[in-house]
Amino acid sequence: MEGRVVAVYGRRFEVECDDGRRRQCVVKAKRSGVACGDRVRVRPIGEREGMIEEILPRENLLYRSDFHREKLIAANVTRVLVVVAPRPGFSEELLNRCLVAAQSQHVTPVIVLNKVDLVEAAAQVRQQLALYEDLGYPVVPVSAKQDVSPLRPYLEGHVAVLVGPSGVGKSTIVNALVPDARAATAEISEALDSGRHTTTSTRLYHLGPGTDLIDSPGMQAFGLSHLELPALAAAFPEFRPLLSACRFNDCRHLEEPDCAVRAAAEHGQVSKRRLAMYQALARELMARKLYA
Ligand SMILES: Nc1nc2c(ncn2[C@@H]2O[C@H](COP(=O)(O)OP(=O)(O)OP(=O)(O)O)[C@@H](O)[C@H]2O)c(=O)[nH]1
Ligand SMILES: [Zn+2]
Repeated sequence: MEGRVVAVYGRRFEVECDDGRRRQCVVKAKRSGVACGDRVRVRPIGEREGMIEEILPRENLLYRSDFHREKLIAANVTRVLVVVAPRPGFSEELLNRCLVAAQSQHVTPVIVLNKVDLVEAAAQVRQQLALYEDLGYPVVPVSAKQDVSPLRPYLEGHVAVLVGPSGVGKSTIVNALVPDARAATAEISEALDSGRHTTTSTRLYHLGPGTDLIDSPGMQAFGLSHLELPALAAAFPEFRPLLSACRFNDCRHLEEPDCAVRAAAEHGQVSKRRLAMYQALARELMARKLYA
């Protein structure tokens, strides 16, 4: 029997089977590699349980790699909602890492600016996001506490996954969109400006026919060491038309002479901030490969 993984908690999986039943499943292998959103083949054990025997081919797999461990976020998604907020503090670096992860899996990212009810702080973040709007990333301002309806057009017909640091309001967004989700929303101390890890499982919710939303645990880091340098550069869409113009076709866009990407940054066609983000990530990947 086949089915779709709709929840992952630790080493247990909830599978929505094609016979209409939800079964609690396990996988034999310790490192199973099963992600929320995966299509799987299941051997049913009665009506409520089962054993996952095989992961069916994926459209994509969103994951991060921290400290040499891969953390699967979700599979077979068509949209990544990168949630940012003025509290806990906005991290442009984490935003870029999320955008790169989505682009490297060929999924369109949308930036959700939550907590716009914190008017002044949100306006400051909005200014920092102008660069990303210019690059073509939609920026959707919402207040999950007041009204999430601006998000709906971006969800319709998609399998979307919410990613972002702890405390930006992912669970609150889910609760507003899915009346019976009861996802745990933690009252973090916003004054402390630090998110607390509250969501420990990944879960897929049906919002309507062909429209699903996946909530993933918040992250403090977003390791990308699984990427190769060319894939990293290609995940910066504004670099793409320039990549064939560098003198060396294996240019890393670091110190190489006649680098078209660096030249474009000098002339203001590419943002110096984005080039710096790319170069920091590139150096990190190179260092990891050296010590791996
Ligand atoms: N002011 C304001 N606070 C919000 C808004 N949305 C969420 N919060 C608050 O932000 C805190 C964190 O919200 P969560 O929904 O738990 O955040 P999360 O991103 O799911 O966090 P993790 O589960 O740790 O990943 C809670 O105290 C929420 O009440 C909003 O629109 N405005
Ligand atoms: Zn170059």
